[in-house]
Amino acid sequence: LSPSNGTASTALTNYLDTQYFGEIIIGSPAQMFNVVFDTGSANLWVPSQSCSPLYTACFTHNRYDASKSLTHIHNGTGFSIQYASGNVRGFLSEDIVMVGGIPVVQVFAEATALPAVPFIFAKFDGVLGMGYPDMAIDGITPVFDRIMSQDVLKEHDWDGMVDPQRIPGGQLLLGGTESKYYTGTFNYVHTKGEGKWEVTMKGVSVGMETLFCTEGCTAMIDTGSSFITGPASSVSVLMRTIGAVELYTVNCDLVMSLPIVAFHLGGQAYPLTQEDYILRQSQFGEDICTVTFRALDIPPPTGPVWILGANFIARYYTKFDRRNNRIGFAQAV
Ligand SMILES: CC(C)(C)OC(=O)N[C@@H]1CNC[C@H](C(=O)N(Cc2cccc(Cl)c2Cl)C2CC2)C1
Repeated sequence: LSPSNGTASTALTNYLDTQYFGEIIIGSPAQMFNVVFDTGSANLWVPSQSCSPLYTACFTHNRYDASKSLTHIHNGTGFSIQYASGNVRGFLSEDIVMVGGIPVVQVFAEATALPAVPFIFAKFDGVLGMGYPDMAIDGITPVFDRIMSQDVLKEHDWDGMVDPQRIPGGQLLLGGTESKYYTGTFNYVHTKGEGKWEVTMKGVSVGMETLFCTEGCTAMIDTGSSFITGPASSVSVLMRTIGAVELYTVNCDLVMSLPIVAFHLGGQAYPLTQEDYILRQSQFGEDICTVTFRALDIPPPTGPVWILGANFIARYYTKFDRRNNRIGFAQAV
């Protein structure tokens, strides 16, 4: 935290272009955790020392040890977060949490049951939800709300930058803007006003044609998702149009001929070129090209919804503005 200009930043590490996480500190003396700063949720949880090592995902990650923290405050209320792929269970604790050097007294969850799938694939230890308070389970005040109420930030917003080609792979900037990571001006889109980082999308075009979301639809800007997801009916047509016939892979020789896919938000088109939406990985010496769009049907009332994840934010520097309830996009450098 540099009090002079009221901003605080955390470098984000890029893991396989699918996970971007930064360090936070919990407790005194400091216990370090790598967390995903996730705009799609609003709670902080980390693995607990009291998570049985039989849970492989606990065994392989940093665990919070309340007995070793002088500033630990007992709570003990039960906690459970239902992810699509399994749920994380545990109990609440309170301690000093440092984000970008800003200390807050924070209620968070210690996970004592962590499903192997998907968390053995996680390089991060836990999740720090950057969503609105309305999304917070157990009505816990989220970290960023605690930081805003301290009045240490110049602006009540933060920027997320993701860049697979850069070291560090990204940056979370609280209360300010880092002009070296973007060019041009911000285009702003107001959130839908339901306490989520969601906006109205005007359409999804492939090449010159708007093929999906033609009547308008909802898009969630989700820093905690690796890819872009959409309703299965639309994504299956999108895959066929791109020629990703099986398992989201395309022939790497054809990548150059793939169409531009654009997302229309707030009167502005946000195109992704094939370089932006194809993940090129070499496996056993040969190139595998996977398309980073995924079909995901989220049931009402949350869905149907498109989710614009990390690979969208890699292309468009994103500002989450809590004061004005809007999201700003600028061309990433
Ligand atoms: C309804 C509610 C539970 C609040 O919804 C959410 O929390 N919704 C979250 C929205 N953002 C993405 C979150 C997610 O999918 N993961 C799992 C994940 C993502 C990328 C890579 C890996 Cl390895 C993993 Cl494990 C969390 C760790 C970020 C779910």
